[in-house]
This record gives sequence, C-alpha cells and structure tokens, in this order.
Amino acid sequence: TRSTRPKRLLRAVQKNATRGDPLSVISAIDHFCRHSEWAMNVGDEKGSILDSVVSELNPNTSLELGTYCGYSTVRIARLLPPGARLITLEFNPDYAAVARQVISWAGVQDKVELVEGPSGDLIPQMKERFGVETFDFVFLDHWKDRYLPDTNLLEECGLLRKGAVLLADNVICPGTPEYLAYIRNSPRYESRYFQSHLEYTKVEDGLEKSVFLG
Ligand SMILES: CCNc1ncnc2c1ncn2[C@@H]1O[C@H](/C=C/CNC(=O)c2cc(-c3ccc(F)cc3)cc(O)c2O)[C@@H](O)[C@H]1O
Ligand SMILES: [Mg+2]
Repeated sequence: TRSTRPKRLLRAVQKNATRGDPLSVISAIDHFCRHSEWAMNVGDEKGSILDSVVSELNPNTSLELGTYCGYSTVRIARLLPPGARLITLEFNPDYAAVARQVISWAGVQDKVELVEGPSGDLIPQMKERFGVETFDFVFLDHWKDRYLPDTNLLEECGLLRKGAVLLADNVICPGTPEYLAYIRNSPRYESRYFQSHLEYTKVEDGLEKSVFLG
C-alpha cells in the first residue's frame, strides 16, 4: 500500500525510538520533522509550553481534539498521574491507525483512549458512552474552523468544570480568528496568549490558554 507521511513518521519512530520510552518517541518525531519531512505536530517549542500547562494542572480527565499521529497525545499522557486519563478524538482512520502504534510504542496506551470519529458526534456522547463527568483539560488541535463550534458544544453538554483549561494550538498560524474573538471577549473565560513559533519553523505562532470560569 502507498507510503504516506504518517506511515513514514511511524517507521522513523520504530527505527529510532526505544519502546516504552515516551521521550525517545517525542524526539524521534521532532528529528524526523526537522530533518526529513515537516508534519503538523505541535512540535518541541510549543510542546514545552503544553508540558508546563499540563504539569501545573495535573488533570484527571483530559480531551484532545485531533490526534493526527499521536505526538501531542504522547506529550500529554507521559505527564499524567496514575489513574488519570486522556481521551483523544481522530476521524481519519489511517491517521488513527498510525497514532495507535505511536502511542503504544511510547508505552502510554494505558492512559489513552483513542476514539475514531468526528468530535461533533462524539462530544455529546462523552457522559453516557465514555463515563466522563467533566474535563479538567482540553487540547484543541484539529480543523481550525471547528475550535469554536466544539467549544460551544463542550459548554452546552456541561463538560467543562469551573477552572477547566482549554489550550488551543495555531491561534496565529494557520489562525483561529472566530475562536480567539469569542474566547477573549467572553466573560466566562480568562485567556492568555503564549507566543511561540510554528512547529519546526521561525514563523510566529502561539497557544491560547483559557480558564473556564463557570
Ligand atoms: C470535523 C471536526 N472534527 C474532527 N474530529 C476528529 N478529528 C478531526 C476533526 N477535524 C480534524 N480532525 C483530525 O485532526 C487533524 C487535523 C489537524 C488540523 N491541523 C492543521 O491544519 C494544522 C496546520 C498547520 C499548518 C501551518 C502552516 C502551514 F503552512 C501548513 C500547515 C499547523 C498545525 O499545527 C496544525 O494543527 C487530522 O488528524 C484530522 O483528521
Ligand atoms: Mg497544530
């Protein structure tokens, strides 16, 4: 079957990373994307901001929108305390298949539940089907024009607890104008912009961290 970039990325992980060692998986992907083929992972620079937000929050229940190859899934899961869990949503079956293998190569599969399907259908099922009460942390990194509708959906489904943190990738490049306008003007959120760069480049990009006030 035709080789794709995600499959070549997975091969680089299997070749260069040590099974059960999440940091070696993260650096193998960063090396591949820097020296072989650029790919839309959050990357090492924005990734360390993601790490600090997760470490400070110690979330029990986390949601990731847009798994892609599982790079940020591994970054988040490796920092979660025992018993904590990360649900990650991916609607492309080929990407999901690659991500599952990256996640298990890193040895974090016990903390991760990768669900295949569109977020718009899955978010309303979180309570009933996945036994979620509320999320402590949400990482948004899927189609940029879906950040706002999915945030509204999370609100409507009562899935955000007071103090829950939303962290959005790419608020500058490619950009998420409607999401930014909403979240920065809403009295229900306290937002802060973390300036950084588009993964593996010198182009400006950043993460928007927003605390839900209830
Ligand atoms: C339909 C909405 N619901 C969804 N539900 C579940 N999974 C979804 C969904 N949308 C998209 N996905 C998945 O998330 C991933 C999509 C991510 C979209 N990301 C980007 O477009 C992106 C793009 C860039 C970028 C920046 C500059 C460029 F020149 C070129 C690309 C950088 C990034 O960091 C990005 O995150 C895919 O795996 C896709 O299958
Ligand atoms: Mg991104």
